[in-house]
Amino acid sequence: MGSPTELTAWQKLTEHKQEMASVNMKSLFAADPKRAEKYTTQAAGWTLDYAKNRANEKTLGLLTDLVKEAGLEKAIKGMFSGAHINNTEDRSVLHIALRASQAQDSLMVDGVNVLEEVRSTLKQMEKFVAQLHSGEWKGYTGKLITDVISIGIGGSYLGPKVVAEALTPYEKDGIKVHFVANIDGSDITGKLKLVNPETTVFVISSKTFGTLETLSNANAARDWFLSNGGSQSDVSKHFAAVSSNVKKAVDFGMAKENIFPMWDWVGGRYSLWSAIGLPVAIAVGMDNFYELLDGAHQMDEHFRTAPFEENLPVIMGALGVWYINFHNAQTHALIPYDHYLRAMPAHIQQLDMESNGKSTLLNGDGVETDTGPIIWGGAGTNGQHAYHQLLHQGTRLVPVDFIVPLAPHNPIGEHHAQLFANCLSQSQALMVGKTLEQAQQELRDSGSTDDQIAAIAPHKVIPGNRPSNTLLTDKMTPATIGALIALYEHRTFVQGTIWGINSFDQWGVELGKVLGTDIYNRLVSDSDNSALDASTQALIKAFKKAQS
Ligand SMILES: O=P(O)(O)OC[C@H]1O[C@](O)(CO)[C@@H](O)[C@@H]1O
Repeated sequence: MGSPTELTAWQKLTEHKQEMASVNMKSLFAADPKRAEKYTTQAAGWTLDYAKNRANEKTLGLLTDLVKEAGLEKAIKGMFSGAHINNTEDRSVLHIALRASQAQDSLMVDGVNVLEEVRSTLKQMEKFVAQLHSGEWKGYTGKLITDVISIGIGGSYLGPKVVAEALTPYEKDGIKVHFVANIDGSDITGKLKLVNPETTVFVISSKTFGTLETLSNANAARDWFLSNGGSQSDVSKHFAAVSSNVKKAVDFGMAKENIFPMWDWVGGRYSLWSAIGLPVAIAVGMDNFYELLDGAHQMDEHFRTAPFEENLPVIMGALGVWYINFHNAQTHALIPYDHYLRAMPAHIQQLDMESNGKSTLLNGDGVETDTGPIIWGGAGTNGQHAYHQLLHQGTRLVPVDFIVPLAPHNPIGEHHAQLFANCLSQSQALMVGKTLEQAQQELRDSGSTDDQIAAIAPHKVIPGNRPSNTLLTDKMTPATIGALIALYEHRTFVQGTIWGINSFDQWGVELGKVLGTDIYNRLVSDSDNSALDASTQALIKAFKKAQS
C-alpha cells in the first residue's frame, strides 16, 4: 500500500474535519440522548466508552471506511495465518499463537506447527515453576529458593515487569521476583544487595542473547555468584535463560533443560506471552499465567472476528488516527486509575513507539503523514496533581485513555469510590471545560469585584471539548489484564496498517547500538577521535579525565 492520503476515506475525512471544526462534544451529547449507549461497546471483560470523542456517526463511518480501504481485513488475516507481514525481516508476527486456544491444534508456519512448540515450552515452564514453588529445586547448599532475579531489557523486561506488578494481588508466597534491566551498575547492585546467592535463581531473558545490557548484567550476576560462595559447576542450578540462541546460553553455563526457547516470529515487545513471561509465571503461578494468556486470546478472537464498528482495537486505533492526522495531536496519554497498573503506560509506550515510530511505507517510500504518537501517562489520581493541568488548559490536544476497574483489590474506606469519582471527573472536565461566563459568575458569587473578575476570569477558562476514552472492567484480574494489553497490541497494528508501515521491525534502534559500541571502544582506548564532531570529542575527553 502507498500513502494513506491517497485513500478516498482519508480525503473525505480531511473535508469532514472542517465540518466538525465548530462542533462541540457537549452539543453532540445534547443532540442525542442515546449517544453514550451508542458509543459503548464490550469485549473480553472490557467496556469501552468512546462517547467523549469529537466524532459523530459520519466520522465513525468514515473511519470505518478508512480501515477497510487501508486493507485491515487482509492484514488481520495475514497476521493470524502466519503470513510474513514483517516484510523487512521476512518474518511472521505470531504473538497471537502464544495464547491460542487449546482447542486449536495447529498453526503451520513455514512447514512447522508453531503451536506444538508453544505448548511444549509452556509445559517446560510449568515444570520449572512447580519445582521452584514446591522446593524440589534447591540452591547449591541445599536451601530453598527465595528470590528470582530476571535480567533482560526492552521487550525482554518491560512487559513481564509491568504485568508482574499489575498482578501483585495474585502473587504466590515463597518466592520474590525482581527485575534488572539498566546497564547502569546501580540497578543490579541494588538488587544483589537484597538477595543471597544460596537461595537466588537468575533468569536471563534475551531473544538474541547478544544484548549489551543483558549480557553485562548477566556476567555481573555470575561474577557475584562465583565470588560469594558459588562455583562454576553450581551455575546451572542458579541460572536459567529464555532465548532463541541456545548455543550462547549454553556457553554461559546454563543447563540445556533450563533454556526456554523463543522464536523469530515473536517480536521483543510482543513477547511477554512467551517464556519471556517466565518471571510472571513464577510470581503468580502457572494457573494465573494461563488466565493471562486466555484473556489475551479472548481479545484476539474479538479483534479477528468482530465487525469493525464494534471492534475495540479498531475503534481505538481509528480514533487515534483521527486525532493524530486530522487534529495534529502529537501525543496520547494512558491514565490507569489502578495503583498496580501504574507502570502500564511505560509498556504501551515501548509497544507502540517501537512499533509505529516509523517514517517509511511498506513499499519503501517515505511517509507523507505523521505516524505513531508519543505515548505517555501514569497512574491516576497522582497525575491530577501534576500533568493534568496541561491536559485541561495547555495548548496541545492530548487524547486520553482512562482505565479503571469497578471493584478494587484493597477495599478500604471510601478510597475506591473516590478513585472512581476522580477518574470520571477528569474525563468530564476535559469534555465540558469552563466558559468565560461561568468563570465570571463563579467569581461574582464568591464576592469578587468587577476588576478582580476581569483580571482573573480569563485564567479560569478551560476550553473543554478534549477527547477521551474510558475503559472499564469489573476487576483487574490476570484475564482482564491480558485482554487489556492485547487490546493495545492490536490497536498499534490497526494504526500501523492505516499508515501503511511495518509495525514489527525496529531498525532505528540499531544505529544507537552500533555507535554505542564505537564510543565505548574510544572511551577505553587511545584512539584518534579527531574525525568526530567537537561536542562528542569533548565529552569523551571529560570521561577519560575523570577516570585518570
Ligand atoms: O531480547 P533481546 O534480544 O535481548 O532484545 C532486547 C530488546 O532490544 C530491542 O531490540 C531494542 O533494542 C527490543 O526490541 C528487544 O525487546
